[in-house]
Amino acid sequence: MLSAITKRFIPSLPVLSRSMSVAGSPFKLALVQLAVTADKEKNLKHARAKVLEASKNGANIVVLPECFNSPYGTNFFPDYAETIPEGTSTKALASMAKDANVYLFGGSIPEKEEATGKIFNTLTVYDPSGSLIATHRKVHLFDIDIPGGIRFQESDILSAGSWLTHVDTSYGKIGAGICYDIRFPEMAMIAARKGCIAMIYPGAFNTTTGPMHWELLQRARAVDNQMYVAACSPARDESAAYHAWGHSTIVGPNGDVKATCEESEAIIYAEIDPQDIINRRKHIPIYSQRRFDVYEDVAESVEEGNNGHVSLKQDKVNEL
Ligand SMILES: O=C(O)CCC(=O)C(=O)O
Repeated sequence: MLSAITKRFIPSLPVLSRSMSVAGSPFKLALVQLAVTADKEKNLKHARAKVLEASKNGANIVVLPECFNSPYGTNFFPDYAETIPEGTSTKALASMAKDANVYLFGGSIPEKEEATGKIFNTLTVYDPSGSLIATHRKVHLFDIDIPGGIRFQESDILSAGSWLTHVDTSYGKIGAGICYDIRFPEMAMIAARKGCIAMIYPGAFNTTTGPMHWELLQRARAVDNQMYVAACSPARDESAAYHAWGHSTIVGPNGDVKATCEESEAIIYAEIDPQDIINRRKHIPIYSQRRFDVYEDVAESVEEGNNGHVSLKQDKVNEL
């Protein structure tokens, strides 16, 4: 064992990074690329039918898209916003998970926080008994302006979340983000280094940034971290103001596309096997070749707390 001082004075010797634990068991993942309308009740009923269908086809974990209960657009969020867990969407999702006997990553909904009146873009996650086991509020708001392409300012209406989310399931730990969150590699890297086997992103890219980056970002997050990555979009509705890209996709730990689709409504499936992560990390051992004597381990700045929430350590908060 090298002492810290020895390591410091022999910089060419790599510092073996902290152990890589991958705990999990195989499962079938389903992404529901749902056709979303302006009718919330209809969306909830339709989501229920699709979640039950995925379960009938053997899925153990089912994912719904970003903003699955409302059209995507800042003008819609205040009208569709609900409190969690009292709102009708949360209740509907809990009973879907229970009746389908699956873990459900219930896409996202506009969430109204009672105490402040703030609105968030929020994912809720349920276990097969229908219990709410985690919530993730979109951390990075989608504010972009591409001349001739798309301008979108979520921050006009939404507030940003302030924690990362790692969900404990009986198949292993899974990190969660929402759409634009995928552009921030730290989230996936922290999840991988904290033992998550996959990142799941309900998302709704568009016809400008979708063809440029949707698959690329998923494959990048997967190959960087040698983990599974899945992104679940709504189906495209040409009559809506926002044209979702669709192309829900599941990527393996080698950056390989395991399942994908076009823009219409679909359910895609893939077998997730944590052993594949172990194999990739053994064959190309970047995971354990990190040089934490040259740069910092970003995962060391955060700690996992209750309800899947992951937050900056208190001493780091004090430094801000
Ligand atoms: O990052 C992008 O290009 C799209 C992001 C997005 O649509 C969203 O965050 O809802």
